[in-house]
Amino acid sequence: MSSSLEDELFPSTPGKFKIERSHAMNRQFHRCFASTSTMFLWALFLIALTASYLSFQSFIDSSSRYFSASWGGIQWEKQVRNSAQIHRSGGMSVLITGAAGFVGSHVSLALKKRGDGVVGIDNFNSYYDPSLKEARRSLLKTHDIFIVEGDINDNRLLDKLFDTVAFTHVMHLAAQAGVRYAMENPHSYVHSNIAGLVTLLEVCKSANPQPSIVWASSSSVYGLNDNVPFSELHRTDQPASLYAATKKAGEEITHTYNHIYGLSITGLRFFTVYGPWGRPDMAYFSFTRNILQGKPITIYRGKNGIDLARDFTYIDDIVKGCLGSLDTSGKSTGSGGKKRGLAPYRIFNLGNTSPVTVPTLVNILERHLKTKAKKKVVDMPGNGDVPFTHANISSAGRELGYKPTTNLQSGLNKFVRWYLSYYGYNRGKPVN
Ligand SMILES: O=C(O)[C@H]1O[C@H](OP(=O)(O)OP(=O)(O)OC[C@H]2O[C@@H](n3ccc(=O)[nH]c3=O)[C@H](O)[C@@H]2O)[C@H](O)[C@@H](O)[C@H]1O
Repeated sequence: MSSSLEDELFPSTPGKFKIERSHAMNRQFHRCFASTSTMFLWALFLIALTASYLSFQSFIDSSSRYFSASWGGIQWEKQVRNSAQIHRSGGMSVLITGAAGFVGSHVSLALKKRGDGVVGIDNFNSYYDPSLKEARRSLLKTHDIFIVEGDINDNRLLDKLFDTVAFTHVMHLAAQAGVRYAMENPHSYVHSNIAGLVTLLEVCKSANPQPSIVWASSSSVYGLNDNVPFSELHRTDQPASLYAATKKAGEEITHTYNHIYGLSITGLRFFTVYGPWGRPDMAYFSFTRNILQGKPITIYRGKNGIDLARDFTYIDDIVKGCLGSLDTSGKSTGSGGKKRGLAPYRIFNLGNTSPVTVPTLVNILERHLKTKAKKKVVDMPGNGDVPFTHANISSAGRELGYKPTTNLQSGLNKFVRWYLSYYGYNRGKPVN
């Protein structure tokens, strides 16, 4: 032991130093030995404690990762299979993208009610109030429809869904909607309407068996076409908005998958769909909200003071067109990514065939709401809008048995009744 260490361990005690020092050394030695072994045991104990804490922590982490993942696992697969179960002879199992959306939730319910199997997928994005999407999800849940939370750009999720269920059909309604929002967030249109579509088609073409695909195009593809009513044979190469351009691109993209891989494709050009559980970003919905709240509404007016007009189409009519399309879609011919023969490629207008001007839409709302709107009329900004839409639906009538039956007056009446009950209005005043 060096003196300095000795001095540290045995501080000098004047007068008794020598005798006491050897006793003291013995005692200290034992004490030191005892405390070293105790320390060693403590160290061992602490190491063991730390190791078990760390392994417990990693168990918690991995389990919470497992449990917080929005898809996957035995329970999840069971929910998917149950939801996809067919309850009628000759029924179909349909994967519905955008199932928590306006059209998606209505089509899901209609298919389920007639005994088809339905599995939804939706990314629940916040383009508009996600609580409305959640409410639609709850409604579908009461009818045993399961919506998988995920994005159509996630090919692993899509593969997993097709591994779990041999879907006979895909109803592809997930999209970035809205004509004017494309100027604010152009990339979201490319992400959902182009990249997402291609991801979905890639998975469908490789599936065995391949599903038949029905998907939502848009009346906006007619763009600057002024040949009325709009027929599927008219030109669609002059889109007025990026939204329209991505929907038109979708029509071309689906054509290539039909041509190369034998996927059965039906594209539906929806004309300004409205109704209960609708989209809050659309004019009829936001006008209703503002009128009830006493806020002004902005009415766009076309060139030379001409009123804008839309071929507003009620949701129940659109749902019938969607089901008619699924029922008549014909089979995809390919398997495992190889085409085995020609498959149907179809495009239909789904409109109402009776355009109504925006000021007339506002008048109808005022009557149903028993409240006058504070109107601000402005010239239509150059934001992608087209002056009017008007569908020729003879092709859908012939091939799908499509025959719209709801005019704007009665359709808006149903919408307003839903709106007042959903948002808890009592004589024009919100009750919650
Ligand atoms: O058929 C479609 O494929 C598209 O239909 C729908 O687009 P649009 O026909 O533009 O519907 P919507 O926004 O309700 O505007 C209606 C009218 O109100 C006018 N409008 C609008 C807002 C406003 O503040 N003021 C106004 O005058 C406006 O100028 C227009 O004249 C879907 O949103 C779209 O996703 C797509 O599906």
